[in-house]
Amino acid sequence: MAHITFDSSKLQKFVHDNELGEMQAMVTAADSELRNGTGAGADYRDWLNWPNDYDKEEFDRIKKAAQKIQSDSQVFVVIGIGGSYLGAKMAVDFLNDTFYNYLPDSERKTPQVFFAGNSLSSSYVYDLIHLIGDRDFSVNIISKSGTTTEPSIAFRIFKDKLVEKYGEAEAKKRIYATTDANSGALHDEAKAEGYESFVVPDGIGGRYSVLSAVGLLPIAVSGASIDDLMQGAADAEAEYVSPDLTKNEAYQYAAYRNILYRKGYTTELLENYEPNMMMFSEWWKQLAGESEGKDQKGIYPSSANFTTDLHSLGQYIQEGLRNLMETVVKVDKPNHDVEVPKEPQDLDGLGYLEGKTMDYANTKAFEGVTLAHIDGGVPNMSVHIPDQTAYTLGYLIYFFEIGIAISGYLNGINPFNQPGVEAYKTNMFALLGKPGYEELGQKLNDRL
Ligand SMILES: O=P(O)(O)OC[C@H]1O[C@H](O)[C@H](O)[C@@H](O)[C@@H]1O
Repeated sequence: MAHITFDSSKLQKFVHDNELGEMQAMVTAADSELRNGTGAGADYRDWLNWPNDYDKEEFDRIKKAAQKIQSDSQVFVVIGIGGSYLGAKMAVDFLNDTFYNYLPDSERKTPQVFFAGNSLSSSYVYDLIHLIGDRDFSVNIISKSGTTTEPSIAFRIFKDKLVEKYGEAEAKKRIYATTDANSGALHDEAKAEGYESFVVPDGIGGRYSVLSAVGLLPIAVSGASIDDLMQGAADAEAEYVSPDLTKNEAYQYAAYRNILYRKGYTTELLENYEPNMMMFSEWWKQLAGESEGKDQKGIYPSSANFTTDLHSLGQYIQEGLRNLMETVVKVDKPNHDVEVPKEPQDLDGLGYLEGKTMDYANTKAFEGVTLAHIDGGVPNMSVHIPDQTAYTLGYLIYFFEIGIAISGYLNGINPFNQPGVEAYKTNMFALLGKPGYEELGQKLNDRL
């Protein structure tokens, strides 16, 4: 039995009983494209067997590097963007104390983990440098291409700070580079400077890379178990192996969201009821958005954080344009539960909840919201996860990775490229005056 469960039972109003079965032939074809490499983007499928086939020697090196960083750094700065940021950030948030970075060092015992290079905000970088102050820190620069502008700029700045604080030689020992095994500016620099390096595997695109060194080093530095994470993913790999829709819940998810998409439900909201899962949705948004949004089609991936957003987006979800579907990732047992205390007088009218727990209220909110949204015309699916352990996260990551890949093939696109991302980059290079872009720069400046 699967460790996590996909619940489609609330879709009856929106999907007829026959429809899932009628998707089987297409799902079987999509499964074959994915597993036999006959589909578009076949060079980027190494994540499929990665939970078993990963580089064990590198895995041990990641653990050792994490131990060194834990022993010599109070702050760990992780520099990257997109797939070189979101997976690590969502996992560090998901697996640790909600206020991990705010805990006193004596209690946390592992370095604070901050992320940079995920925007071009100068204030953000300035404030982070200010926050680090004169404390010991190390840097993990992550970039598969090794040439992405945002992390490249941030890396220069933090490298400069390391050299200023520690001198050239020691600075090099505090830089960890995660990049392509053979090429790219970062690869070349890491080799020339002797940084300890880890690999973003060739056959794994950025948004599928969280279980490689990209995610593993920051996660290990935070003290979470990367062994459990990989084990969860490996068990999910075994679980979601059948093309048979009655047996494979990740494929059911892919099929249902495509059935709904074709009925006009063109936006999917990924929802949670735990604030430390907000970044999980951001990770999923890149996974789904870059994989599926192309050729002028694709489900638009959005998200909402409940119950918080019920008090802002809730009105729209209930009664706005009816193009929304929702997938809730619900934690069945929170890390900690808290009881509603008793009061001698019931001035706030909460007496009926005395002795009940907050998670009881959270779960009733989830149930009530689900039914209200269905009544309002929003198809609702949910993925129940038993807890927020590393094992469960590994499992969940694999569920969505394979679900989205199959979903992309069902929609007739290449789920593993992202050609559209280049358009803004080209314009930005031209406007910044990067050599080779002079002519375009002139044309764009005329338009501004
Ligand atoms: O890891 P990098 O090469 O720096 O790429 C970081 C990100 O860059 C672009 O935005 C791509 O579209 C993303 O898929 C990628 O994750």
